[in-house]
Amino acid sequence: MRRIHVIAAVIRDDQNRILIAKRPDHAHQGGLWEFPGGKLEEGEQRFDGLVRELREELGITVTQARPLLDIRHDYPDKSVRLDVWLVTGFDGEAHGAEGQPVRWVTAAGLDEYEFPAANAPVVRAAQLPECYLTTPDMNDEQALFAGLQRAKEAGIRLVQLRQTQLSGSAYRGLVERVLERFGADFRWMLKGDEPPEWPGVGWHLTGRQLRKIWEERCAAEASFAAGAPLLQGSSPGVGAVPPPRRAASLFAASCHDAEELVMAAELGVDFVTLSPVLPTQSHPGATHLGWERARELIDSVNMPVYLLGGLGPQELSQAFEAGAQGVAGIRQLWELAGE
Ligand SMILES: Nc1nc2c([nH]c(=O)n2[C@H]2C[C@H](O)[C@@H](COP(=O)(O)OP(=O)(O)OP(=O)(O)O)O2)c(=O)[nH]1
Ligand SMILES: [Mg+2]
Repeated sequence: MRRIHVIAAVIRDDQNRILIAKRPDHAHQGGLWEFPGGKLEEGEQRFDGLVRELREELGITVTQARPLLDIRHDYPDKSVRLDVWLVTGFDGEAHGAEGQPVRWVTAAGLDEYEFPAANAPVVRAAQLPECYLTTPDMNDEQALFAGLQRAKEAGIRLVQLRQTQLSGSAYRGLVERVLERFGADFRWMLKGDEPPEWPGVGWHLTGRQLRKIWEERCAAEASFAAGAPLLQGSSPGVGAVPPPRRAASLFAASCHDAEELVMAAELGVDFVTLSPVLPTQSHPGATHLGWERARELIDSVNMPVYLLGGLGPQELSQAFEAGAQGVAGIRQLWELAGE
């Protein structure tokens, strides 16, 4: 089946609301909500297609946009490439120029609407920020709190609480105190062998955990196929994957190669980090992916990818060009918040 190249737009206004439109009942995936856009024409440049579609469908003129997510999806009757752009500047008043209902909704509000199946990662990408901070190990809790306060003021919105020097119970105690103070300021991602029990708090797997859970799941499926009774929760592997999904809690994994990206995608993560893109201070001699390989790997998956390893906010536009959601980091993002 020939793949249809579709340009779609996550359009954000100055109140951070996102525009969605309802597809006509008779259309492919009709009656569902969508991000406005349509088919790229023969020989047309991607940006030109974006401008044309939004003029036709919404009566607006795009003035500022960048690629957000590029994915491939096969419906039973149609294969599409959804080439999604983030539009942050436009002239005119957006309206349903083809008679379609349109609505401005908050990023979290997108969860309340029904989209075509291909859109799940697009909704995630629309909800996730450009930068993903991982906390550096810090023995001084007051300094950690002061750093988080600065990160908040610097506009960081997604944070992984990582403190490798702490034991399980000390880490849990810290989580309680951090959530009490900063629970509403960031979307939190936690480490651990189990999904976090705090509502709305996400789970970030290490590459090693990802492989282990993956292997357990394959083993469980193999014994199921061989006719072994599979009671729910009877296998630790099955019990651990996937985590009970609350609408607001994210599931993510650290990936380092094509194999781990496939595992993460199959386990249904919301996003991944991919590393190391560049040599890092902590592992200066280690092999790194480089920009070209990072771009190839991002292109091979249908989910938001944060690039990690020697990167900071100054590499954001390069990361977007490579197709990434943005950059993840410890040092560069923590230092962005100032010491
Ligand atoms: N615009 C858009 N299309 C989507 C989304 N999700 C998704 O699966 N699609 C699919 C549905 C369609 O098969 C295809 C988009 O085609 P379209 O019907 O919008 O194309 P178009 O605007 O050029 O319309 P037309 O001239 O063919 O009527 O992509 C989405 O969020 N936005
Ligand atoms: Mg359309």
